[in-house]
Amino acid sequence: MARTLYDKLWDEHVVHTEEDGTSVLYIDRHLIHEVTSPQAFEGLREAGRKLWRVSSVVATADHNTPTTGWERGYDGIVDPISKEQITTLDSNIKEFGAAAFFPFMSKRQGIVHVIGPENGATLPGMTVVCGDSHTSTHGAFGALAHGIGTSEVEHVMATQTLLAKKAKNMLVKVEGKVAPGITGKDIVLAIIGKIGTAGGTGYTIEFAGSAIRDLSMEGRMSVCNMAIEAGARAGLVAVDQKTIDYVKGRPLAPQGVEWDQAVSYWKTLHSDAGAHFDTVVELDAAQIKPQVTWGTSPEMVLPVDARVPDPDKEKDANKRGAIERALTYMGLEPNKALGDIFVDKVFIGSCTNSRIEDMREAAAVVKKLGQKVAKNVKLAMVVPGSGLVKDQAEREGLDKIFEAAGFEWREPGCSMCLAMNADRLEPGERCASTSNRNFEGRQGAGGRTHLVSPAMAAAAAIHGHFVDIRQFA
Ligand SMILES: CC(C)[C@H](C(=O)O)[C@@H](O)C(=O)O
Ligand code: SF4
Repeated sequence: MARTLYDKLWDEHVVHTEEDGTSVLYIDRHLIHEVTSPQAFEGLREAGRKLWRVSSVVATADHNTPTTGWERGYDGIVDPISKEQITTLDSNIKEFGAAAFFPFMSKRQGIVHVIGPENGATLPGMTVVCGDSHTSTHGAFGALAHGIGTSEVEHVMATQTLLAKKAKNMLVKVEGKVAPGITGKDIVLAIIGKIGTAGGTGYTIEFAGSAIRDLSMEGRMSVCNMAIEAGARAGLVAVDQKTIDYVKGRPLAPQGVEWDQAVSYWKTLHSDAGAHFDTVVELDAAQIKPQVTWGTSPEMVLPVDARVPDPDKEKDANKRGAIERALTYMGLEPNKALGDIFVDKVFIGSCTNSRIEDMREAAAVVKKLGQKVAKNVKLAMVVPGSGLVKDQAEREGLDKIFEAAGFEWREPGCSMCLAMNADRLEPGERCASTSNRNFEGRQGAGGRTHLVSPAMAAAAAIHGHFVDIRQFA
């Protein structure tokens, strides 16, 4: 029978299924960061257990790590809770072991969803879990990857398995060519704008169509990263030559005969012709414009040439209320042109958009515009997703382009994506951000977040307000 990519990955990893559909799924890769692992390690310790398979674990510190002050080492971590989480991860890995550990300040440290693929820890066909909702990112490699909670983290540590129920299959097909300047971020925001943040609930979404195939691996990661914002725990893209080329030669990727065997298996990781999807959604790539969120949920998104919605024009009382609340929080008047929204800060980073291609796209805009960061922008910061991305960007001179224009070039980590470290918005501040969540207070209490692509964020930094990137692309 014709199977979807998700069906194949599921079948390959299911160990046992109960009558009610509850299944035991074998887990190949367990990514670990400092926020959701301490209690899980504690649980293991209390029960006198070890990691079931040490070689499945890859760990790094990312959420709490500072993006400045590295010359002071661990003393540069000002917040005591942040420091404790980071040092606790260090001692837990020392005690329990890992296939690879990239601690604070090491060259390969970075956001867990950047370093996984970068080191070949994420491979096609794997089941990948992490105590982090944006684990969906790794689905870009044709891996079944999703976030889990802390108690599940402990379960995977102890048993190498996860209890799960199979989700339904959704196909999101984006056909055609996008306009110059339109990125994976715009595609996924347009998808979420169309299906809503609950649209994918209960599904695994496979992203397909020529516009997805045309994306680089970085672009596909940005799309799968936000599958969770569309309500789906996992997003997928079929394996193709780009996937294989990206993985080749990475430290944890197979080599020699094993590589050849792996590649021939990986080439089967696509949905069969005629496979059944429970839901199919189609988008025309050519219609996708640069996207800007105006509200407090990723589905509150519009093309940059649109206006902020007017609640009075909304007939549904619930939706009207939601628009009114969002506009109040965001400090926006109905019908305001998105291009007239001025920002106080700009954040280029996060597991959605901190890879080398994102750095290049943002720097290209800054270079093209040839001007400095606008006066009304108090802080424009670029936070590479990992030490390796930072190095690569510096080799290409991207840091110099940013710094010459007045951007700050920081050390890697999650940073102002969720403000667990010192990087945050002050109450009322407005930010153009390349991250994935614009919830109330996400980037600091009272902070106002507009989600955009790296190119759009860079252009907003220079102009001081949102502009249509297509005019510079
Ligand atoms: C801290 C972590 C549990 C959280 C997540 O699961 O996503 C964070 O990464 C986020 O983006 O909100
Ligand atoms: S960059 Fe943001 S979304 Fe990604 S893992 Fe870190 S906090 Fe979560």
